[in-house]
Amino acid sequence: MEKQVMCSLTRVGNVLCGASIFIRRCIFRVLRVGPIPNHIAFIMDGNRRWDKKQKPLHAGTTHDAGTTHDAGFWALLVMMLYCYELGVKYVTAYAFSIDNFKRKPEEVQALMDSMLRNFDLLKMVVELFAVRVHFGGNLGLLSDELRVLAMELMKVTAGYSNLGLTICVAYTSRDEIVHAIEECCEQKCVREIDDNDRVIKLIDLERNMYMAVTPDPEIIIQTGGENRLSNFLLWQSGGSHLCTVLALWPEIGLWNLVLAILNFQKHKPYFEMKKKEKQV
Ligand SMILES: CC(C)=CCC/C(C)=C/CC/C(C)=C/COP(=O)(O)OP(=O)(O)O
Repeated sequence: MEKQVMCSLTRVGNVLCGASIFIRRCIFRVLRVGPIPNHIAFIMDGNRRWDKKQKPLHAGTTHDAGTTHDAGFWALLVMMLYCYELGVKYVTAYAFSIDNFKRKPEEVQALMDSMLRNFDLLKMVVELFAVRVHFGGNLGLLSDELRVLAMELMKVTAGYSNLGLTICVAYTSRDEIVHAIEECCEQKCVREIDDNDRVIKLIDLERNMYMAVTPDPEIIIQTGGENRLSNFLLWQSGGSHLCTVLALWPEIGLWNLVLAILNFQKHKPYFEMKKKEKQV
């Protein structure tokens, strides 16, 4: 009897799962009638608030505070796969700001541990979907272990072209700009070039940004109800559509993405006009 109930439940589960995939594909097909953004960036705010919200649910159990960011990591994988399915070519996620190093040491450690713990899963998923991974930021600030893993993953996935995933770690925009200027100065001064070439041009700076591997994002989605760029992609976001989502990052779902894209599609003609004005 128990076996029969289990079998029926599994069948119902499979049907529901199949139905949700079908519905998602239909929604994406409708969305594709309009322009699909080439690059979506996420500011993943609200992980700690989400964890606090879970605490009463876990009262009396052995809920591990070190796992705060695991749910956030899984939400990132789900968003990346939705974007992949939709045909978005680049996804960027703000995983760790240089300012976050000022948090309590145990908090910083918990976040780093979460990244290390989830690295194998990340590697498996990006290899399965042929996703090229780039870590953008001052990687010298990371632990040796995390830096080596990050470099290896970039090397292993360098040839993939289905989607470009940039994970910003030890990143702030100001640091990125300073880094680009320093690199330009070094390249211009060290090399023996004639005086005309010594001038730093826009293209030189952009070539030396951590984000040089991606085009500028068309949409920046920030969760947790925040309305600030948090020192993220300040150079690249001049023409981006900003979208604030009330959901905390681990709660972000399909509808948040769909609404952000619909909003982008509604405003796209205005952005296009502004872009053309700049080019003239
Ligand atoms: C392997 C890999 C790429 C993992 C990524 C893990 C992940 C989701 C990192 C986000 C970290 C972070 C500082 C989020 C901001 O929320 P917050 O902590 O500031 O929370 P709050 O807004 O509630 O204060």
